Amino acid sequence: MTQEERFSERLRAAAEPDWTAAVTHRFTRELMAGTIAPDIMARYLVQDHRFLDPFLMLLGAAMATSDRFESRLRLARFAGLVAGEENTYFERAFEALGVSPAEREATPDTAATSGFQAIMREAAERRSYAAALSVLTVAEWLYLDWASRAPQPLPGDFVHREWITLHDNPGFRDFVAFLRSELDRVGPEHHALCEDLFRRAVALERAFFEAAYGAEAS
Ligand SMILES: Cc1ncc(C[n+]2csc(CCO)c2C)c(N)n1
Repeated sequence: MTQEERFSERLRAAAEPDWTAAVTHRFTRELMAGTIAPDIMARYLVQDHRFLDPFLMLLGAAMATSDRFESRLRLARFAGLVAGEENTYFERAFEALGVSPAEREATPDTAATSGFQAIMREAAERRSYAAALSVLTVAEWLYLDWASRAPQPLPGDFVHREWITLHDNPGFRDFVAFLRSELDRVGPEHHALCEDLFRRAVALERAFFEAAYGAEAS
């Protein structure tokens, strides 16, 4: 099978033009250049922190519905990583950006955040490994795609640099390769379901970046 024939790649291609618009979005370009305005970065991270709880729910659903013990172990190890390392990044970044807990609480969800939470819940509630994988793969692979485009040297500010290296490191790369190979393996039998979830998740990723700049994409 060529790269182009892979099920995951066919889903990615079907999600254009949103995929390319997301991975080349102004947010990712300014982040990688280290020029992003602090209030934009803060707005993005306040919303993104709300991603974590439903994301763990979705990871748990994938763990529960996987047909293989080896896959379950791999998903479980990743869940441990997410619950640890990334959480301290958010705490340190909020502190550095001067975002108080009160300010975070007073900020409502954007439409993109609510949409993302809803699709993660939807995919989790289907009790289908293929469904859970479709949304998980978008959330991880799309982030690896933009982060792996970062030119060297990376920005000096840890708020920017660590948000890039969290999404482009050997462990994360391996995990994305694993998710894609799982989706290639179990997805084709549920093609329509996977394509629907995958495309909607990519559109939401694009809207999520837009929302950081105040434009609420529908
Ligand atoms: C809107 C949005 N989409 C995807 C990610 C990427 N992501 C979400 S949870 C997780 C696991 C640990 O990093 C990763 C990579 C994000 N942060 N925000």
